[in-house]
Amino acid sequence: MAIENTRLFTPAAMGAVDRAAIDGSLSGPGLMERAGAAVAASALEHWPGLKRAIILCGPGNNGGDGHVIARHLARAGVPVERFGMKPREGTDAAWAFESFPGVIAALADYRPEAGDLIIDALFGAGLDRAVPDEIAKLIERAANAGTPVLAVDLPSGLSGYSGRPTGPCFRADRTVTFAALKTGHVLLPGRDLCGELEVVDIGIPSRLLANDDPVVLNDPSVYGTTSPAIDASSHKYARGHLVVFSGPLISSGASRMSAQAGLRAGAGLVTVASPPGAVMAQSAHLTAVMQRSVGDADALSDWLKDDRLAAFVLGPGFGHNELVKDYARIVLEAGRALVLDADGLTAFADTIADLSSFDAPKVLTPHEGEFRRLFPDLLDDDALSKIDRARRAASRVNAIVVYKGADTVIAAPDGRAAINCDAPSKLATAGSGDVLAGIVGASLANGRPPFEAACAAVALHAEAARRAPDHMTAEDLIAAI
Ligand SMILES: NC(=O)C1=CN([C@@H]2O[C@H](COP(=O)(O)OP(=O)(O)OC[C@H]3O[C@@H](n4cnc5c(N)ncnc54)[C@H](OP(=O)(O)O)[C@@H]3O)[C@@H](O)[C@H]2O)[C@H](O)CC1
Ligand SMILES: [K+]
Repeated sequence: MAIENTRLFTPAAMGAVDRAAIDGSLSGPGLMERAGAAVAASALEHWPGLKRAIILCGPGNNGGDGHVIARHLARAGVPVERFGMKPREGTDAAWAFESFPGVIAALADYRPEAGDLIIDALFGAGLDRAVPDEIAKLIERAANAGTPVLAVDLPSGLSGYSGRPTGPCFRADRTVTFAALKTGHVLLPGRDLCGELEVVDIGIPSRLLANDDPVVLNDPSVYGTTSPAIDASSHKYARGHLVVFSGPLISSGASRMSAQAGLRAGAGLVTVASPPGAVMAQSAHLTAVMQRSVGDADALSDWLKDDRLAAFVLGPGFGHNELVKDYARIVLEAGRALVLDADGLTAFADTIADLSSFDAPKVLTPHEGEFRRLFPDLLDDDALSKIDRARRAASRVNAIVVYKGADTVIAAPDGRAAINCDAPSKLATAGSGDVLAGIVGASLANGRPPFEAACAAVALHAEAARRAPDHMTAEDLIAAI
């Protein structure tokens, strides 16, 4: 997916852009004409052997695009049949239909045949509920027949806002959308339901393609580079000292993975802070990573007098330990950056908002289950997208929230959000989260601002996974950083 504009729009924000373009010099039919022509060109390019174009037309402007597509394909010599409904009078879609009048058959009459391509122009940005029964049945018939689907703007049935289906939904082979990506194209399962994504320029001036909602794809325009800046004058303390808290002997491996990942990701020094009972086990494993015995809150407070300790990772393998809350508070009171992950998050299940009073940089890295434990009300609110859930969580805790998954969302309390879309599925492996926590810690130790640090870390984690072998373990992932 090669996209120049990395800004993401909700369908409502895109509608406002369309209206601004139309209030300016562009006409609605003009936009629709370019949209339809682009989809027809995509159909011809990607399905050169198509025998029949089945154009499913809805009542609104998505259907209007469908009538333009029908005209272009018919002119190119492709047999075209339209199913669906006529547009409402006096709309741009009615103009599109008038420009190529003809028969529109009932949706129930469509029977898939070999060589068909379904062009789905039923609903796009205006979808606001489950599709009616006759469309659900058609979706099922097409899926059973294996008929390929080219979706106009969005597969019908998919919310362009949340990326979640409102009910039955087309699974498209390809989706052609206009001017910019919508959030529903990149959030799961939307990203899978769209198939290949194509964003086409329909002439909306780029100065209008701005909005007040700072949601973007996670790419270098957000974080610069994924590697720390190392020049001839940089020494290890300049790149920051990262500390990873170890749990008890039995679960000490997780902290080692965070620590080794942090060292590889560019922290100048990394120390594992171990409870006395785990020191021997850690010593047997650690080489470049250093170790210190830290058994209680007093020992930590004392160590923090060393102001070179820049960032701390608390949680991986830490266990259900009452020390979590004390350690988090002591680190934050000392003004040091803190990454809370795994058991570090679970310990705060009912009290996470208490952390909001600390100004020191904080990054929380919950996966779906941890997010549910911390923010059950946000997960239960079906009206919210994953982006808005992450943003509300970030503002509640006054922290950066890295809401993990194959569509990781990084959100800041000020409303900035980035979605990472290029993580390979092999990242779903044991220890992968510990590795990410360590990379975030390194990125903070380097002195980056916390939102940029988290975005860079998520990108580097995905980049390392792409380089790692197919059946990688977390150790392979660390080696690939
Ligand atoms: N720059 C651009 O992005 C352009 C986009 N274009 C295309 O326009 C559509 C959006 O068009 P719009 O008319 O706003 O919306 P839809 O066509 O998606 O939906 C139309 C109406 O359908 C009804 N509706 C919604 N959901 C359902 C449902 N589940 N079942 C039945 N009916 C439904 C609803 O009307 P109601 O009054 O019945 O509620 C919708 O309003 C965009 O996607 C692009 O394809 C333009 O071509 C130009 C530029
Ligand atoms: K559609």
